[in-house]
Amino acid sequence: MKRLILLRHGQSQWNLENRFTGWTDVELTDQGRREAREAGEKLLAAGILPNYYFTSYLKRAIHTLDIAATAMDRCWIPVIKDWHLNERHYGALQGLNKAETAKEYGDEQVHIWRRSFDVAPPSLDIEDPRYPGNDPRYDGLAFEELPLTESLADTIKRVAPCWSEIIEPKLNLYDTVLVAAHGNSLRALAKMLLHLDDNEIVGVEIPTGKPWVFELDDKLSVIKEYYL
Ligand SMILES: O=C(O)[C@H](O)COP(=O)(O)O
Repeated sequence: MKRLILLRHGQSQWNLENRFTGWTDVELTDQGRREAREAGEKLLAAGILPNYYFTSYLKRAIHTLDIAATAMDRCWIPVIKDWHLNERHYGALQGLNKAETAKEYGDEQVHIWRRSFDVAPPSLDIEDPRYPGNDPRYDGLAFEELPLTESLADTIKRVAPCWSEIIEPKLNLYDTVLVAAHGNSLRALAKMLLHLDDNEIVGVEIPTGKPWVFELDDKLSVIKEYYL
């Protein structure tokens, strides 16, 4: 049996401040660091010990992985960092407070931006300092790959090849793989793994810092899934 663990990063500073984050690179809070440590401790206690790690290019996920790996005393495990596992790009909403945005545009509109399947938030302008092309970590990306905004459907489009070309091959070689990433990039993975339709994924919420364990058969079909 194979195991895949999906771990959403611990609470970030902008989770605490209730701000749209997306590709903004914000740090964990003390609570987020505690959640990450507890995630590692739970995996250790359950005897679910990863032998390959994946994470995004964003420090809230990278540091969650580091802290959880330290708690398991498994810092030596190989890790692949891949921008395809970044959070969904929240476009021009990035940095805005979610409650204030709801007051301005209405709860329904904000719910559509946050949870509809294929409606993207308002787009960034290419001149905007938040445009990912201004960030040296994305220097290797083609212009078409740099998002100005993303719906969940767009996020799935970029997560899907990362799953089939990078994560799946490692799962074929290693028993237990941990992916430390973000609410919406992990919802994209969960949709594929559980064969959820476009309406079903809308209701899936992934809590911060709680390992979501998928037991897989040799064909990488899900046998069972549970949170620790
Ligand atoms: O990017 C963000 O703001 C959060 O990590 C995910 O936000 P959401 O739950 O509003 O999609």
